Amino acid sequence: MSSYAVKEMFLTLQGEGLQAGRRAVFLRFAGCNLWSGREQDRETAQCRFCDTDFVGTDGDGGGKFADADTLAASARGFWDTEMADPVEPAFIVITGGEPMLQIDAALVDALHAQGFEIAVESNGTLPAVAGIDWLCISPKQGTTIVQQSGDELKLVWPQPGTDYVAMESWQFTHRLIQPMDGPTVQDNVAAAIDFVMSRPKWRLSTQVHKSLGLR
Ligand SMILES: C[S@@+](CC[C@H](N)C(=O)[O-])C[C@H]1O[C@@H](n2cnc3c(N)ncnc32)[C@H](O)[C@@H]1O
Ligand SMILES: Nc1nc2[nH]cc(C(=O)O)c2c(=O)[nH]1
Ligand code: SF4
Ligand SMILES: [Mg+2]
Repeated sequence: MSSYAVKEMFLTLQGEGLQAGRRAVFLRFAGCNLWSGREQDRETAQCRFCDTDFVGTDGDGGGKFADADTLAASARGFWDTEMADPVEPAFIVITGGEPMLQIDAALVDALHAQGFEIAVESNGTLPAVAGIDWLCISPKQGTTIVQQSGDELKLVWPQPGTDYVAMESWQFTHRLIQPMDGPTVQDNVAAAIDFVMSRPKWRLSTQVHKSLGLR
């Protein structure tokens, strides 16, 4: 990787999954392999329900970073506010777009050298780089999931045709159902609750940052 294309970086609380509520630097990479990010392509994309703008490098804290050390040092700057506890490890969530298009061993090493515990949000169509401390995979119906192990499997619901029974034998410590945000979110919340009520191997993940008015 000669350089990294970052849409935005910011400090917030992790809003999703088992780590919800935790202070985190968010590093959002530009670009995805399942959608161009352009609205006119959404209905023909492999992933059609995305709630995120990941196009370009124009967001707050975004830009092109020439090397891993520069990017890791910039990320560390978002953690180090006067409110940071100097004893706790720093925590970074790397997302996108699809972060596995850009994360490499050099970046993992540089972030660890900056004292970060590294969480990644990925669609699972690309193999995860080694050394990630918390790996979240969120499968999209119709794609081939090559990364069938990790810390949490976070299935956005409903996605008709999803073989969730097969997913129960994948090698994840936690399995979560997350209601699909969008025009039918209220129906999707009800469907997600029904799902976890009938399949106790799964638990509910809500996007708490949205109801809290956080980024
Ligand atoms: C924007 S994606 C970026 C990371 C990666 N490309 C992926 O899909 O996992 C971050 C998380 O948001 C979830 N997500 C995207 N759109 C959503 C929506 N409309 N409602 C609920 N979750 C959504 C994804 O499934 C994923 O877990
Ligand atoms: N607060 C907050 N938590 C999040 N967890 C996953 C997010 C994502 O977009 O990947 C996200 C996000 O965009 N904001
Ligand atoms: S795979 Fe992730 S980033 Fe890509 S379009 Fe789907 S939800 Fe958005
Ligand atoms: Mg988001």
